[in-house]
Amino acid sequence: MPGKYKIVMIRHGESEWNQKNLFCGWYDANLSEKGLQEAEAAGKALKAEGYEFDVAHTSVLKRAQITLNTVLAQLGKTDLPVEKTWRLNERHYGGLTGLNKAETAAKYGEAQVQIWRRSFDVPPPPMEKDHPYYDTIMNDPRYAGDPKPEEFPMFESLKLTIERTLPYWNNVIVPQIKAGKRILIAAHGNSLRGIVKHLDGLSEAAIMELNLPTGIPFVYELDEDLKPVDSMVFLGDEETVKKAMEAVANQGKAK
Ligand SMILES: O=C(O)[C@@H](COP(=O)(O)O)OP(=O)(O)O
Repeated sequence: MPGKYKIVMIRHGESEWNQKNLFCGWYDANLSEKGLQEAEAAGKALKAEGYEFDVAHTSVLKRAQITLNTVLAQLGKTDLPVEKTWRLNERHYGGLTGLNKAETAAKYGEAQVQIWRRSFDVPPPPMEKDHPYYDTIMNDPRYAGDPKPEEFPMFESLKLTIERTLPYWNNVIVPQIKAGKRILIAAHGNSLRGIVKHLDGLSEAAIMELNLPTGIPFVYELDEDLKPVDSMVFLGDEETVKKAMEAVANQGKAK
């Protein structure tokens, strides 16, 4: 039975830091050439399936915004209202920001990196004041006043990420869904994993297994109580999606 509402989400296309296999978090990495192509392909796939949107939501990071703009260009909808919020940002990877994932696995063990990347509530180590990206992130004018100083993270587990993403989902996105708006969200691996966990009611163990691929849109159909009648239907062939998910999972393996 088709749901009453449909919502489309997409993790940004591959970033330059995904390509180099670096923990990125709140660092504002660019899309790679491949990431741009993924975003274009995503826009074409949405267009081919006849998707139309009334409003889009994205983070304040350019890898998500450029992905969104590229998708909207393919849809011929560059004038779509776009709402940007730090609450959809990637999780803050704390002291791991800028480290290579495979090298970190070689140094601390794959099991530790798996805990840092995928455990529900074990956060990465904090970003200290002498961290190479501390000033770049802390003094970025886009964060002036929002988040408030006491909300500004120095690290985030998935649990903490969900705690700042869900208020935006509940207070901004849900009322728009209920008002019949057709919504597209372009965000990040972990902010979207948080939304998926919430929508599907996944356990802490189940969400650990989910690795979202870059640049492939996925669709939820929701009933009138916003319970999924269809979950995470990717606009891409099954084998490609499976391989892309495995590739993300493998980023934490020591080489
Ligand atoms: O911050 C990062 O390194 C990645 C996710 O990393 P993992 O949790 O998959 O290691 O975020 P994104 O590319 O979606 O913005």
